[in-house]
Amino acid sequence: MKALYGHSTTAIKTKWYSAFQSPQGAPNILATQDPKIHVAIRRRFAPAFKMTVLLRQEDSMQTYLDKLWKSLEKPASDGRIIDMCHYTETVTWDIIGQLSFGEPLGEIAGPKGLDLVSILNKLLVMSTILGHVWGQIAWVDNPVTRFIGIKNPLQEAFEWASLKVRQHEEADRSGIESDMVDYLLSYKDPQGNPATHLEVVEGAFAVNGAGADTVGITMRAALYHLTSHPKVLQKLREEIDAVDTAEPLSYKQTQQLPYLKAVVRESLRMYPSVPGQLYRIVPLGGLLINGHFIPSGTVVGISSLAQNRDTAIFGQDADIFNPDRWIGDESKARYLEAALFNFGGTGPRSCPGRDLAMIELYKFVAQMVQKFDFELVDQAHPFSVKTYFFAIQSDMQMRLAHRKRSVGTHKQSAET
Ligand code: HEM
Repeated sequence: MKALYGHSTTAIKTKWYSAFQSPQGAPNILATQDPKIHVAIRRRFAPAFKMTVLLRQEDSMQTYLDKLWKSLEKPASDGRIIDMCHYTETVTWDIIGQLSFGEPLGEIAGPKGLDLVSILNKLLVMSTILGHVWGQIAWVDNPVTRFIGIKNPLQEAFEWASLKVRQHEEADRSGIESDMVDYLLSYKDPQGNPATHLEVVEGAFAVNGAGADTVGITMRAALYHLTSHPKVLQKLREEIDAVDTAEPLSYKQTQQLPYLKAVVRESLRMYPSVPGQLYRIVPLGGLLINGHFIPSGTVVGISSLAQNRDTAIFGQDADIFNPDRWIGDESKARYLEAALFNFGGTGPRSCPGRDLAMIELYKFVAQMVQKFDFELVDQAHPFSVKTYFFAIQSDMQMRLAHRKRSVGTHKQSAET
């Protein structure tokens, strides 16, 4: 992991990733191979991903979580079976839309009839497959396809994103909480040059592609593991109920709850959103890994599905959901955390959205447990999964009920 995905790695991505590059755009953060171009893009992103900036957006995040809880109230009252995929998708797209473009994107039909979510899902399928094919996106987006009217599914979404950036450029945004487009627009490189329009569009767009489904997948993974481990769910409820508040738990409050943190980490470990190998090219001089020499130029990669279940790291019970492995020994927990591969390591190409994802995940799991009892309709078939870069679940049938002991009554009942 350190050699390929650590701080000082010189291993670059393979051309497979170029399939994620939109033909009409500026270099894309996920796709670009060139380390110099990539460093410049990451610098542009950095201000928007600072923890202090993300925490300023917590209220906005909470607005969409509240909207989610509200929409779950009726199904929880009448016991109707619901598809949790729909609800978790909606909230994560709302949050990322708000944080990036300043408007929620969760209402699946998307902004003004543009079905951004399904466009991005199409892109994911297309790019994952075309990544392996010579010529890649050129097969579906070239002068001939354009002449006969076949549109690259990305184009429509790209035009929408461009319009949104234009609106930001032209509007008086004083007094409005900055979103990622604002941060990207106000950035100046070390020579004092601002980003171009296309660079801002590509940046805000990439964040949407990478920052919604990945989080939703982990939310569903946590719900699945909690429903299949009633003792874990009970222990988590007790920890959460002991916080004396009627309000939805804040991020700060969740950080005082070791068992919640263990449940979220263990859910990530068991069900990585990006389970495939992250392809890299072995740099000049080759690599000596565990006594094996790998020549320069070889394409290699680690899969988080394999790494996160390595018994040499996580122990003989690595295939089992066991949050207790994270509890009691801080140095062991730190070691395990450093070995988790969900976010692509710690190096230059690791996930810049990790902190944002963790804020969303801690708040979602804590508040869901605060508010509802929940069960899967069929524990043996929790959902279907299709993996195209992301392992996206569908059809997660669940039944909810309002918690009998409502939040904040803990202290009251003790006093009475
Ligand atoms: C549980 C949630 C998430 C997981 C598991 C995850 C996972 C990953 C992984 C594995 C990579 C490396 C991909 C590769 O090397 O092929 C990555 C990169 C990236 N992620 Fe995330 N991610 C998550 C959430 C987010 C969020 C919330 C955002 C944005 C708000 C985001 C933005 C990005 C971007 C822009 C990259 C490309 C980084 C680069 O190449 O420099 N991710 N993510």
